[in-house]
Amino acid sequence: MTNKPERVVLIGVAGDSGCGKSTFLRRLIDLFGEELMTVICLDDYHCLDRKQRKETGITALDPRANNFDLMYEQIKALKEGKSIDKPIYNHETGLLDPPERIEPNHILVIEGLHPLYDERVRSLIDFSVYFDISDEVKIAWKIQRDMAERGHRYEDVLAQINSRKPDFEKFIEPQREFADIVLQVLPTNLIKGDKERKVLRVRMLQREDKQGFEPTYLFDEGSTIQWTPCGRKLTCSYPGMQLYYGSDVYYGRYVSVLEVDGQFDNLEEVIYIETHLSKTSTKYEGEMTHLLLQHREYPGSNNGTGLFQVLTGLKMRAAYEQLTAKEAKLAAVQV
Ligand SMILES: Nc1ncnc2c1ncn2[C@@H]1O[C@H](COP(=O)(O)OP(=O)(O)OP(=O)(O)O)[C@@H](O)[C@H]1O
Ligand SMILES: O=C(CO)[C@H](O)[C@H](O)COP(=O)(O)O
Repeated sequence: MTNKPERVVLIGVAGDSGCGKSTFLRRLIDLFGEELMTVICLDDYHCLDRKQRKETGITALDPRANNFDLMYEQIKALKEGKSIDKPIYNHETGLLDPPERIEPNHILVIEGLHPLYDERVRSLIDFSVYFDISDEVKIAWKIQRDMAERGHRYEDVLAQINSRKPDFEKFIEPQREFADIVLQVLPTNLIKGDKERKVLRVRMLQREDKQGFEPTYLFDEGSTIQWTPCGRKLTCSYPGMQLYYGSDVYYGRYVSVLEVDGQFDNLEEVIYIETHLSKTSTKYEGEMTHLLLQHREYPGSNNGTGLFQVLTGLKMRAAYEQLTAKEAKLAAVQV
């Protein structure tokens, strides 16, 4: 850590395993830099180790396998600028390792299965995102990764996803209600009966009632817009690309919805989309495109997942700058 933060800004990144959280965190590091940001994986608060979970039949998704009292106390302490001794859950052994010292930092990110589950922890969070990946896409991503990189069999990956499903629906998915941004990843509407899951329909739901948060819009704020971009300005091979912008009600609250269905052939041309978006929280025209281009190798960079991850990162940067500026103003008044 560089210097002691006046105001620790707490970011929550929620979602199931294999939903793109690590990819998003890499994008956040691009924006904030490693020095200013500390990431805590909430798996470290598992209070039942792998053997105990197996014996009791309690999954890691179940709150009973996690120590929320300790999570709250430690996150609160970090937010107050105090250091903590955080437990470590070791994914290789399935056991808890000796704790490690964590110092407060300017930006603290808590990521994992339950950042928005416990009301006390939730109340500390300044900005949050939930990764809502539809079953069809989740299966395709997990099968691709676990078969290619981890040598698992198709049937085993499927069985693992299905065995987690009841607890996922009970304990993880309901957290969507509390997120400031929800990123939904769905099968495309552009190819009938698509089973490949390469072309995706991605929706970014942005809360309209959060103080200081200005949702990004397309063309005209408050309107409902279907946009098929010009094929000469944005090269998209079959099945093309469709954008949508509109308002919706989500868990009883108004949200602004942005949607991209399809994929980009040429990332440089994303600037064409960017110039039609407003309130992106960029610092210069083209910053979104630039950020995407910087890491075109990240999964999803050529579709709405990458685009909206970048946009979510920009919204988090704006929240950080707003909150720290407010703090600095308060400190100046008190002097
Ligand atoms: N936008 C995307 N497009 C295509 N595939 C993706 C995308 N995001 C993630 N994936 C696939 O899912 C895998 C998991 O992604 P990532 O490691 O970012 O998720 P995670 O939520 O951090 O997972 P875990 O908690 O298991 O580490 C990637 O290796 C990749 O195969
Ligand atoms: O959902 C998960 C979050 O990463 C893991 O399955 C959970 O943390 C348990 O880990 P492991 O399977 O390594 O014991």
